[in-house]
Amino acid sequence: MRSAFGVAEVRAAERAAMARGPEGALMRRAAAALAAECARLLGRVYGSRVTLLVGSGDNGGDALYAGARLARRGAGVTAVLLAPDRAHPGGLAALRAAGGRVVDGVDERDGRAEDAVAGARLVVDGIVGIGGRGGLRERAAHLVAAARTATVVAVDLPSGVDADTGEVRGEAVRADVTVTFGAYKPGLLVDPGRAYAGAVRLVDIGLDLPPERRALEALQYADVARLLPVPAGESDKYRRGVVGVVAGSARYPGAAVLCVAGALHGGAGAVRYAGPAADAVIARFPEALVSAGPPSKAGRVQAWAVGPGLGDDEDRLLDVLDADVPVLIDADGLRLADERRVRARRAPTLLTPHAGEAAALLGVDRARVESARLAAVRELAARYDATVLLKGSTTLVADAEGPVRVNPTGTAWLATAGSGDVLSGLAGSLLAAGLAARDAGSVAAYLHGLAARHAADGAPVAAQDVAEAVPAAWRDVRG
Ligand SMILES: NC(=O)C1=CN([C@@H]2O[C@H](COP(=O)(O)OP(=O)(O)OC[C@H]3O[C@@H](n4cnc5c(N)ncnc54)[C@H](O)[C@@H]3O)[C@@H](O)[C@H]2O)[C@@H](O)CC1
Ligand SMILES: [K+]
Repeated sequence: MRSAFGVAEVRAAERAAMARGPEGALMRRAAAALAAECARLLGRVYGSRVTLLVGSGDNGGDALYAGARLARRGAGVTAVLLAPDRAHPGGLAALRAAGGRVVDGVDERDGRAEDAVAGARLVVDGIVGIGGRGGLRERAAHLVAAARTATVVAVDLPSGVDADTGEVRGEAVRADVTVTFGAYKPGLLVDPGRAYAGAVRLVDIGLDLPPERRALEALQYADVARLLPVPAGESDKYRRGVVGVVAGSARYPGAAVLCVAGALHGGAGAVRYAGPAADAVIARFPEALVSAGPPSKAGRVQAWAVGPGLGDDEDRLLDVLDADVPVLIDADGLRLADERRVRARRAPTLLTPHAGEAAALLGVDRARVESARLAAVRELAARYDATVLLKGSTTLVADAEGPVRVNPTGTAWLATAGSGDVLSGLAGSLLAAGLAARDAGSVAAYLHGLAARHAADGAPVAAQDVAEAVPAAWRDVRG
């Protein structure tokens, strides 16, 4: 499991570490690792032009000390000070002693700051770190834009990205690599921030962060392998779990077919379909058990997936919500599901909105959800007292309490019609196989992302291709 910690936790761990160790030890470790990463990116340090963008805090201090190390190895290092009176004094002295140059970044008259950025092979963003508030200020944004061809390395996190949420208010640095200290910060793993961070390198600087204080977590291969339902020797199809699918309508029979396609690959022993697209489903999947009547009369299931292409069929939805088994609600089902009704359920509920659906449920516009995904998923989970999977780039899964999960396998290829229907079937199947809602949602998202990569392999994919590639994703994970 990869964990990310909020700023308050990092600061507390920093205080504890500082009380233990000699003064300046943390910054020395941070700067050494930062300089090593810069050297790796440069290949040949001697004679390379490196420009540091330095703000008023310790983030700038890290950049200055790292710059001093590079200067000692023969790099031509220039520090551009964005707050000339408040730059880290120790860092400045170290850079000067190593032969580095310092220019005033606020003074716009002679263009020296612009030249230093434009002529650099490597630009180090030490403008702000976890102490940053809001987006880049105008002068900083202007200088960052001058770095057209340089490799950009962000110190701790790209300046302008909110460390706790990944929100970007205004401009932010677009880094090729982010060297982050002590712990991943949520903003490095959740979009839009994640997209600004480039490749993230975590450096251990000796902070002690208790795992139970994590704000965010991302499943890794080994976690998914552990969670995948594997049939025991004595299992039969009923013990493996039966997933019920309530999806599709006369107008949208395809949603039923795609949802069943996903469900067939999630590990449940059987898929039961109940709805008006029964003929279309059985024609495509003879292994599905189909009926056209109400879900409650369809036979026993261990979990339901309801909603894709459902249209306005509220009766079927209510019938499913009454069941005392886990229920996944997606698409039209989300529009029809009453908040109180969902809260009153005793068995687990998993809601799987995309940003547009989440926005409609929250009564805000879509852009608001896209820009503040963590806040949106947490709020929905609290309102519905349910597990919520917010689809999109960096899919999130939240319970009403506890750390949020972020999916690391997403790919833009998944932005294709019907791919959400496949995800619903897949997650419903994992629920039926006995996974908790949070695990079912996050394992489904993980497999779905891997499947899309398999299916796409550099070319556009259709939702059906994604469903068919799910077994390959299982094999990847199980090694
Ligand atoms: N927390 C830790 O354990 C460690 C932190 N270190 C570094 O220290 C950083 C945190 O240092 P600080 O607390 O000094 O904070 P920062 O250096 O992140 O920035 C705070 C300063 O920036 C100004 N500021 C805030 N928002 C701004 C904006 N949008 N534009 C321009 N200026 C803005 C503030 O007025 C304040 O002076 C970390 O990100 C990391 O780089 C490392 O040295 C090693 C250890
Ligand atoms: K930074």
